Amino acid sequence: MTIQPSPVPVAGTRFVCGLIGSGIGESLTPAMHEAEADRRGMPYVYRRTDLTALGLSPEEGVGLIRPAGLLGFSGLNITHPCKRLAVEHVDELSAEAATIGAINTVVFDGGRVVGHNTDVTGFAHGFARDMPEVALGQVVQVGAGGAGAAVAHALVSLGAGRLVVADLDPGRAAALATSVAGATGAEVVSAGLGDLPAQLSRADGVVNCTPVGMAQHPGTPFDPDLLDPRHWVVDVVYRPLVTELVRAARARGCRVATGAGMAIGQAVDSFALFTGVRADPDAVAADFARLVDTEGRQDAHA
Ligand SMILES: NC(=O)C1=CN([C@@H]2O[C@H](COP(=O)(O)OP(=O)(O)OC[C@H]3O[C@@H](n4cnc5c(N)ncnc54)[C@H](O)[C@@H]3O)[C@@H](O)[C@H]2O)C=CC1
Ligand SMILES: O=C1C[C@@](O)(C(=O)O)C[C@@H](O)[C@@H]1O
Repeated sequence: MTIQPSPVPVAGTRFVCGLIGSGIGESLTPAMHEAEADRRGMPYVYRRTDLTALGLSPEEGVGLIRPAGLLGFSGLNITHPCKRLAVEHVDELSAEAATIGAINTVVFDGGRVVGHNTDVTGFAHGFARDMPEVALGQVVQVGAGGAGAAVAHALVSLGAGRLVVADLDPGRAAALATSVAGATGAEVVSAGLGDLPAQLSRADGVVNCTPVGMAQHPGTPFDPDLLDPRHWVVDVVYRPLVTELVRAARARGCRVATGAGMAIGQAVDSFALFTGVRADPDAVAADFARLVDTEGRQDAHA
């Protein structure tokens, strides 16, 4: 699961990139890309196309992908609710994107439109940085939506021995478990939310891939009293960075990582695909922390 950057850009190349999705007004991804480019003296603009603000449907959003290539864009990020629909608007898919059936990154490579999924690689890189050498015998993942699909593939690629997926919607959890197991040969099973106490008692770690913990979805996705200090906990929610689950897991002595790892990882990997230049993840992480601080929207003490 290594991102293969496109060729190193010709000196003087100017990059025009963007993000298409709904409700992306507060996204930190544009600022992360532009800060990395500024550090390297690369002329780079990264624009948001917020479908909600423009009154456009998801279908109209993905309809902008090919025209963006014709208009000279270097690449695009694609987000909720367009990641699956966008697959129909590219000529070619990377291996991860083909397996998962969703893309968050498009590169215009000559005349070809190529789709990638840096949520998968970004989560994997973030996890490797934030949780080195943790046990992966059994991992529980709560949430089987867009982020959950990427995280499940990433956890398998990281070596999860047995992955248990649970969701409010049992059909969604079962479909994701079947599709990841089928694509990878790994042991991936679904469980009901009522089985979480038993599954967590046998687990090394747990990942929250539900929106629970965001301001609009307060609370925790499961009872934090199910956590022991031996569990590691990752929350992919990053608005706010310090969710109720993160706080509760820390209070119980668990090793904890926030959604920053995935947010930084996907930006680093997409930047490499757009430009051929590998960003320094530590520098991007510092930018992310500064942006969170500066914009005062989130708890920066992650
Ligand atoms: N850190 C990062 O880079 C990224 C973070 N995210 C975050 O991940 C979260 C999830 O996003 P998506 O997967 O796109 O949403 P989604 O709506 O596609 O999926 C959410 C899933 O969680 C399930 N769910 C909701 N409440 C639940 C509960 N109490 N217990 C069990 N399952 C529950 C839903 O049934 C649904 O299947 C959001 O907060 C989003 O901001 C998403 C992408 C990247
Ligand atoms: O889903 C996400 C989050 C994101 O949309 C953001 O706003 O940071 C950027 C996307 O590349 C990523 O896939």
